[in-house]
Order: sequence, then structure tokens, then C-alpha cells
Amino acid sequence: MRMRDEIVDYQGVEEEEGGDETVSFYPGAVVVVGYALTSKKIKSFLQPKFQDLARKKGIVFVAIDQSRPLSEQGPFHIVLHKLSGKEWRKVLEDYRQLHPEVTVLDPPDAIQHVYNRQSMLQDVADLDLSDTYGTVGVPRQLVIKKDPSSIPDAVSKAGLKLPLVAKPLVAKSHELSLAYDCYSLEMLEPPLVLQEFVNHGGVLFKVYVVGDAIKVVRRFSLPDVSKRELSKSAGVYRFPRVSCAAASADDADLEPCVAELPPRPLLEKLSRELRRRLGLHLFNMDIIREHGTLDRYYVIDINYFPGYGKMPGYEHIFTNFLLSLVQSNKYEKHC
Ligand SMILES: O=P(O)(O)O[C@@H]1[C@@H](OP(=O)(O)O)[C@H](OP(=O)(O)O)[C@H](O)[C@H](OP(=O)(O)O)[C@H]1OP(=O)(O)O
Ligand SMILES: Nc1ncnc2c1ncn2[C@@H]1O[C@H](COP(=O)(O)OP(=O)(O)O)[C@@H](O)[C@H]1O
Ligand SMILES: [Mg+2]
Ligand SMILES: [Mg+2]
Repeated sequence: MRMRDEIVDYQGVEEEEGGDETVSFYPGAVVVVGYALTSKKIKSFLQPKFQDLARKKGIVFVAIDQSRPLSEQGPFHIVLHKLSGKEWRKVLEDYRQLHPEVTVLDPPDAIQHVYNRQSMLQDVADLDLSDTYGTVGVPRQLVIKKDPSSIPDAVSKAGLKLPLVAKPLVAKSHELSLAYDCYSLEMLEPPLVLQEFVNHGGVLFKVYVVGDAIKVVRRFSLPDVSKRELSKSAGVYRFPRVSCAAASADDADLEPCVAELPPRPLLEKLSRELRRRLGLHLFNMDIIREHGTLDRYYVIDINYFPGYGKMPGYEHIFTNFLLSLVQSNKYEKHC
């Protein structure tokens, strides 16, 4: 792939005269991003305000036509995608082999790893982060692959404490339940993950990662379950999407010990390590702090390419990230 030489002078981007040949067929563009996203995602992510800012910075977004070979499209500096299916993964893998100069956000294998609720948290568990700012782990959990009748025995052997959150193994499915006794879990359909419920004051922290930038917001979550409530309750209760964007808790009047954000150095260290271990640039994490502690944190969920459109200031963070990716690629090529 060879692109037409052209020198463009755009705000925040320095083009070295004669030093770069990766300028595209899109007039004036410094960075060409091919995207393959669902229409829902296009609406929430590619908002007009974001596209305007991007254009001013020399970034253009070009829709990928899935009915045509990817290599015949572009040329792109970056391919941004969130589509599912084996065929699409194969298209991307072949393209990555053929075009190592293009940054594919993110590699299909790395995405698959976080689409499984068992493997998704494995890297956090292996990391077992502990420093002066606190500890970060994952709630104890058990995977049930088939036979639901084996659940009560498996739960007692593993020594898991009730209540338990039952989550479909496939992370794209959001049909979650809270179980107050393990016999009722026999009613659920494996494959699933059973995770100890951790009281956290009803608020969680959503930590958005965009390359090396992070942004934290508060969202409402499931309320604490008291010992008294647990002793009086039985059964399995389906719960809806409790921590969706509409459940922002940033402006709520919260107890200070619940509202206080996790220390930034801890989040930076965690995000940096996970980015490296997961091989992803774009994800968010749901983090809770055990109620009654000041510094015991748990990661309960990791989402690939989440709803960045709801992240405050995403327009600037994202455009800077795309520019820095292309700049660092150039730098690597020249060194
Ligand atoms: O489309 P959006 O902007 O509502 O984003 C969804 C996110 O919603 P939110 O940011 O909470 O409002 C949503 O975020 P949460 O799970 O609520 O953290 C998911 O990331 C969802 O992706 P998937 O279905 O898990 O692959 C995201 O859905 P898709 O990326 O599949 O569209
Ligand atoms: N181990 C847990 N302890 C306490 N609350 C939890 C736990 N796991 C999940 N939740 C609650 O359930 C919600 C959904 O769970 P999550 O794992 O984030 O699934 P999803 O991928 O559907 O967002 C969380 O936002 C949180 O409110
Ligand atoms: Mg979640
Ligand atoms: Mg999730």
C-alpha cells in the first residue's frame, strides 16, 4: 500500500516535510480511520460534535463496506471495529497479516478473551495488585459449564458465600440474577459464572480506558444485602441493567465513604497493566469498593469498546488518542 505524498498542516499535528509517505487519498486528512460498527454504535459514538472536532484535527472516519474486500478499501491508518462473528474475525486477522502498518483497534483474539466472563477477569486475578493505595482483586467465582443439578455441590465444595451473582459466561449477554440460596440456582441455564456478591454501598466506578488516558464516573449499582435480609430470603431474582448510563451517580448526594473515587495512581497502575496483559487499547472496567473498607477494590466486569459517547470529554480524549497512535507509529518506523 503506497499513498500519495502531500503535506498537510493541521492543528496539533506536525508533518515532517518529505519524512512521511502515509498521507491518504482523503484530501487534507492526517489520519484515516476505517470503521466497522453497528448502527447503534455509530449513533452513540460517531456523534456530529465528535466528527466535527476530529475533522478539525485532520481525522476522517470512513465506513468500511463489509461486502467488499478490506484490502481494496482505504488506505487506512487505523481500523476501528466492534462487530461479532467468526467470518469478520477472519477478515480482520488476514488484513492484519497483510497490512502490519495499519493499527487494528483492537486485535480480534484479545477481544474474544474479554467476551468470556471467566477469562475476562483472569488477568486481574493474576495481577493481584496491592500497593500503598489499596488492593485490587476479583470476587471469588466458579464456572458452571453444563449440568445445573451439580451447582449446590459445586458451590459448597468451592466454599462460595451467598448471595451469589449468576452471570452468563458469554459477556455479551446481560441476563443476570442474584441468588439467595444455591438450590434455586439449579433453575438457571449454564454455561454461567457464579460470583460472590460484594457489598459496596450501591455505587460502582466505571473506569474508561482509551490508550493511556483514563476517566472515572460513578454509576448506581445493586444495593447492599444485609445478613438479616439474606437469612430471610430465598430464590433467584433476575435483575435488569442496573448500572447503565441512565444510572449516573455523579451528581447524587452520597455518603462520602461511598462517593470517594478510587485513588488515581491505583487506577493508572491497574489500567496500564491490564492494557498490556489484555493487549487492548479500548475498554472499561466496573470496579467496586467493599463497603466498610477504605481500600479494598474488586473488578467485576470488563467491557470492550464500551459506550464512549457517554464518557465526559470523550471527543478530545478520543481524537488525541487517534493522533497519538499514528504519531507513535511514525516514530517507530523512523527509529
Ligand atoms: O451502545 P452503547 O453506547 O449503549 O454502549 C453499550 C454500553 O452501554 P453504556 O455505556 O453503559 O450506556 C455497555 O456498557 P456497560 O455494560 O453498561 O458498562 C456495554 O459496553 C455494551 O456493550 P456489550 O453489549 O457489552 O458489548 C455497549 O453496547 P454496544 O457497544 O454493543 O452498542
Ligand atoms: N460481584 C458482584 N458484587 C456486587 N454487585 C455486582 C457483582 N457483580 C455484578 N454486580 C452488579 O451487577 C451489575 C451487572 O454486572 P456486570 O458483571 O457488570 O455485568 P454486565 O456485563 O451486564 O454489565 C453491576 O453493574 C453491579 O451493579
Ligand atoms: Mg457491567
Ligand atoms: Mg459487561
